[in-house]
Amino acid sequence: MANAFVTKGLTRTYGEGRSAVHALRGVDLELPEGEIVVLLGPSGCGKSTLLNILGGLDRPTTGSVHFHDEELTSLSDRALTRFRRDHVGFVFQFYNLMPSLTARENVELVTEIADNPMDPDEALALVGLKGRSDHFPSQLSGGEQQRVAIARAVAKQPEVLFCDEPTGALDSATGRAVLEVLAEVNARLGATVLMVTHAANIAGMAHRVIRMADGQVRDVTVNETRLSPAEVHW
Ligand SMILES: Nc1ncnc2c1ncn2[C@@H]1O[C@H](COP(=O)(O)OP(=O)(O)OP(=O)(O)O)[C@@H](O)[C@H]1O
Repeated sequence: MANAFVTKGLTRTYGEGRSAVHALRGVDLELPEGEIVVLLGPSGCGKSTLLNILGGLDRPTTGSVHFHDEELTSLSDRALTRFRRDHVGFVFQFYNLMPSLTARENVELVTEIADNPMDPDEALALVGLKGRSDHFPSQLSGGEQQRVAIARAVAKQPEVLFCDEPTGALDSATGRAVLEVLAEVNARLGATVLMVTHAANIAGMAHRVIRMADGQVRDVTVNETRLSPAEVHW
């Protein structure tokens, strides 16, 4: 498999001098395309910082990131925005839906500006919300709102889906349903899924597990056999 991302010597420092925080201290990674990758590690070890840099939401202090043949770190702000718009989707812990828009309208926010979008109703059907398109976020459960957020992220058919604690606000049964949707998006659309989580058991469904500590990658393992989301407990 070709690599989706290759990073070399990534560092990210917030602030300066004695109050500087070294969030990443030299991260070298190769992430093959088409995998589910789970990123684990203690609070503050740099997981979200790494995710944000790979997704083009932030830039490293030093080091390089390649997405296929393109060096993200050398792009202008405008080109980086285009990279985000064309290639990546984001799902966060708190769904960030627009409360005044229906589920379909929330998805349309993305499909109206994407190059090769899915039909919004098809995206909502993919996450099991056919028939709920005209409902507002306040009429949906937490798990359903997260599924709308996933539909919104996948409707532009991104090559990479970044998920930061996607099940963090959900009980385990609802969280499992969300993981099933992510596994489905990976299997059916071939999207690389990169997921940050505190729930170590979720690693069982990944192709690859990255463990970070103190701003560095400590360990990368490849699962010989993977659990189905239904088998994941936390
Ligand atoms: N904007 C910022 N300004 C200053 N420090 C920051 C900023 N963002 C993150 N940090 C610091 O960088 C370090 C890494 O943060 P990051 O959010 O990447 O960790 P994390 O592993 O995702 O943590 P958590 O699991 O708690 O979300 C932490 O010490 C954090 O306080």
